[in-house]
Amino acid sequence: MPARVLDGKALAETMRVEIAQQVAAHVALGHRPPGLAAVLVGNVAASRVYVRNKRRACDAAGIRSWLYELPEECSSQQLLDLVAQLNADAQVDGILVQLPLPKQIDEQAVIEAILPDKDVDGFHPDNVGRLTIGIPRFLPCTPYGVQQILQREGIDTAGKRVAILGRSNIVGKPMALILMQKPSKAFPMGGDATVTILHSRSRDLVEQLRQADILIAGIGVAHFVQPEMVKPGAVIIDVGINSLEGKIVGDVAPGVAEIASAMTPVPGGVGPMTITMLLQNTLEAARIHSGLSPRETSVR
Ligand SMILES: Nc1nc2c(c(=O)[nH]1)N[C@@H](CN(C=O)c1ccc(C(=O)N[C@@H](CCC(=O)O)C(=O)O)cc1)CN2
Ligand SMILES: [Mg+2]
Repeated sequence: MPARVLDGKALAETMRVEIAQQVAAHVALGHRPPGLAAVLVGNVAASRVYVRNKRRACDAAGIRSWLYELPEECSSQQLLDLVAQLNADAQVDGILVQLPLPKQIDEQAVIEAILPDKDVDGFHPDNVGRLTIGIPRFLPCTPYGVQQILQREGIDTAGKRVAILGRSNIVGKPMALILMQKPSKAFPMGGDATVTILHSRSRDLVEQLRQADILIAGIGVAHFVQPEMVKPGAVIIDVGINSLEGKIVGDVAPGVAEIASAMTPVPGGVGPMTITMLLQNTLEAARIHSGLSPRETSVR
C-alpha cells in the first residue's frame, strides 16, 4: 500500500484559519494588529516568491506587513541600519530577513542585529540558546512546521528513532533540538525522541537510515533518499526543495512512498507549513510586545 500523504498544504490552510481567529481575538482585546517587516535583498527569484507568499498569508490572517527592499549590491551596513530602524519601530513585532543574502553581506551579523524578541525566524543566538536549554521563545519556522505536521497527524515521536539528514542551522540542528526535548510547560512541543543527525561525513549512512522510525530529509540533494535506505513502515518528512528537469522535487525519491507508511509531498508538504509558522511566531511576538506572554520562563 502506498504511504499516507501528509498534506502540509491542507494543514497549513487549517492552521492559518486558526491563527486568523487568534489574531482577531488579540485585536478584540484592544491591541493593535500584529506587524511583520519583511526584508528582501537582491534578485533571487525564489526569495521574492517566498516573501510575496508570506505577505499574502499575513494579509489573510489579519497581520500587517511591510516590504523593505535593498539592491543586490547593498552593503552590510545598509542592511544593519535598516534592521536598527525596524528594531526601533513600535509597530513592528517581527522582522524577517529573507535568506540567502548576497555574498558581500555578513549574514551572521545581520541575524545578531535583530532584537531577539522580534526574531520571528528564531535564528538569533539568544533564541537558539533558549531552544537548546528548553525554554524557547521562537522556534525556527521549518522545523516548527514539521513538528506540527507530526503532532497533528497523530504521529507519536516519544521513544522513536528519528534520523535527520542534514545539519543546517535552519533545519537539521533545531529539528533535532525540538524532537529530542522532554515536553514541559515551557516547551510543550518537545518530542521525547531518540535523535540521530546524519551528514556528508557520517559513516554507515544507509544502515543508520534504515533504523529510523521517522526520517527527516533536509540535505538539498534531489531524490537522495532511495527506497532501499528506508525501513518498511517508516514515516518520511521531506524538507528538500530542489529543481530537477524543470520541476520542484524533494530530497526523497518517489519510490519511497511504496515502502513508507506516511510521507510529505514536495511541493505541498513542509514548505507551506514554514510560512504558517512564521504567522504563528509573529502573533507570539505581538503577544510578547503587549505584555501577554512571559519573556522568561524557567526550565522545568
Ligand atoms: N529568513 C528565512 N529565510 C529562509 C527560510 C526561512 O524560514 N526564513 N526558509 C527557506 C525558504 N522559505 C521560507 O523562507 C520557504 C521555502 C519553500 C516554501 C514553499 O512553500 N515551497 C513550496 C514549493 C516551492 C515552490 O513552489 O516554489 C512547497 O514546498 O510546496 C516556503 C518557504 C530559505 N530561506
Ligand atoms: Mg528557513
